[in-house]
Amino acid sequence: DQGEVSATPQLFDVEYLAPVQIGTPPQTLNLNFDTGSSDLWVFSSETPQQSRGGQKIFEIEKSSSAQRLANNTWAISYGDGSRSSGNVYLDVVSVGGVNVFNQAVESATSVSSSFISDAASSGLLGLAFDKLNTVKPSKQKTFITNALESLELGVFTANLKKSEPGNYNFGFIDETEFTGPLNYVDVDSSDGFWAFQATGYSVEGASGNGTGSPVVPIAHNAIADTGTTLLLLPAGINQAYYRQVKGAKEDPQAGGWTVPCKADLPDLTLHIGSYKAVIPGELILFAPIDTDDIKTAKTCFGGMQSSAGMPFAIYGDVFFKAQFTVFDVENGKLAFAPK
Ligand SMILES: O=C([C@@H]1CCCNC1)N1CCCCC1
Repeated sequence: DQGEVSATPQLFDVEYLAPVQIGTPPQTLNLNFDTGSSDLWVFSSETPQQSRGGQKIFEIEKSSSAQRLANNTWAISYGDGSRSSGNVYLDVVSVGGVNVFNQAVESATSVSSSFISDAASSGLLGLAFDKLNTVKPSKQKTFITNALESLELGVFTANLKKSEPGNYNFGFIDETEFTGPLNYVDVDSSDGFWAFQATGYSVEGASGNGTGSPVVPIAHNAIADTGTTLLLLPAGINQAYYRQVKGAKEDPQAGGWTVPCKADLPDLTLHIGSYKAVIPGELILFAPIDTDDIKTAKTCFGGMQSSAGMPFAIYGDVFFKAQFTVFDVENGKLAFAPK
């Protein structure tokens, strides 16, 4: 079995939503596929009206195959301070034609404000490791764990794009979505994340010789997290990069590094083992912060920010827009390639 779904960016690529079919007859909800968490939760008929902001909901009573997982609840809180919680059902879930029967579908009876105000997202589909699932007393498995035995290849891939739909594939690797060989790296899933070791970075043009700065070995632990918008890296990498950009500044008022929207940003190369992951400078230009119009805006928020205070760096959507990524569940590996 194998499947492909579109990954559609919301305004300023702040998140990517993919269609998921839940229940009988199928109800299609657009969910945020999150390799940084392991709960599949949805706005539902159990979500109080006051906590809905226009999202499409999963109407539990209209699914003939929904079964309450009695005496089980869930509650999750994300690193950005958002949180949700509720009851648990088992139902059929399909992604791009890949079907899982008896998938835990976590129904929200409470959601925090940032979820309420995000009208486009009906919830999250977690793709990290099962140990992070929050259902109690019986921890539940993710969609990918449940789908694994039916997949041709035990993998899923992320191919996100700047300001246009990309895709997630399940069960196969589409060689037309990347160039060159795949570069495999070891994963440490002991904390439940797609964690790996990055060995350093270099900034194009940093030393003015055009061939890019020497590799600066700021080795760091990192996780691959499609549910995080930006690229969160050690403070030293941020300083070395943004010091090359005229007008860049770390502005606590703005919440981090800002750059002039017209800046010509250098490429950032992240060294992962022997692999050089190039992040084109234009991806490090993120949303305007002084107006909603990137054409007239003067100041833009940087697409790379500091991971200071976090247990690891977070390779979020800015990274996945530059690098085709294989999440090899079968072998517990990640693989990257340019595209
Ligand atoms: O909650 C999160 C992210 C938030 C955005 C969506 N992905 C999960 N964390 C990042 C990974 C370490 C734990 C905190």
